[in-house]
Amino acid sequence: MGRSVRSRSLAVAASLDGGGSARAVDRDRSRYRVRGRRVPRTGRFRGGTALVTAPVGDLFGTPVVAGFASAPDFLTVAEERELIARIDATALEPFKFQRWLGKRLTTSFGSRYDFERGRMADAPPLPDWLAPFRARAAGFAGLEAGELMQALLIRYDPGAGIGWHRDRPVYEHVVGISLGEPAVLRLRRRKPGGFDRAEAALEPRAIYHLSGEVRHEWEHSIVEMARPRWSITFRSLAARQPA
Ligand SMILES: O=C(O)CCC(=O)C(=O)O
Ligand SMILES: [Fe+2]
Repeated sequence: MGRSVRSRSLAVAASLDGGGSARAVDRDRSRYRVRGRRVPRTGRFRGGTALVTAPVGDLFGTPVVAGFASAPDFLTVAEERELIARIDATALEPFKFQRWLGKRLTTSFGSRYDFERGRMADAPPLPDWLAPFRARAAGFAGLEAGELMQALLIRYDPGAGIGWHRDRPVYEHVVGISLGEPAVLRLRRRKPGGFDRAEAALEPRAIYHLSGEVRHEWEHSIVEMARPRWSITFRSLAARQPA
């Protein structure tokens, strides 16, 4: 592996794992930080569709980054409980890349991404218990169930988060289900002299879909969790595979 390729992949791994940066855990779950200001979470945030964009004066209900969609109560409380038990009963492994050992625990079905080799690799088939949720998630995203060829299960224990990244370009649509502790999906897009920034609430039992602009032009991250959160991320295959 050439030096630049290697250092680029190391950067990718660092970014996906949070990069080891000492970011403070936001223990006050009732507030968001918007443009450095703390604003109370109001009823208008509930349901996970509200998005705050820093460049806009009006803090609430203002432009959503194109391509971001979400819906509350995609799961019932009983389904959430069942899925958490299923994920915990699955052999999860810390995100690993050379000297990085992540706190985020993951496993993949259908397809996994091999960060060492920088390409997709085989993974066990989707388990039966996950199939109905994939079908429903596909319905939400306007896709066929079979198009969501990858399922990634994650458990974020306290202290685990995910650093700034765009999902690997071998995949196209990203459809995520949140369980456990509420989180904030931070979004940023580089612009001359800085970043455009936005945030989306990831409420437990809600679903979100990243496609188009938010998927391809924006990076996302989740601050280290104070309490456990689980997620199920389905992805489709990109029509055009990177060279
Ligand atoms: O946990 C989530 O909802 C997001 C996970 C994520 O961004 C990823 O695995 O690429
Ligand atoms: Fe991601």
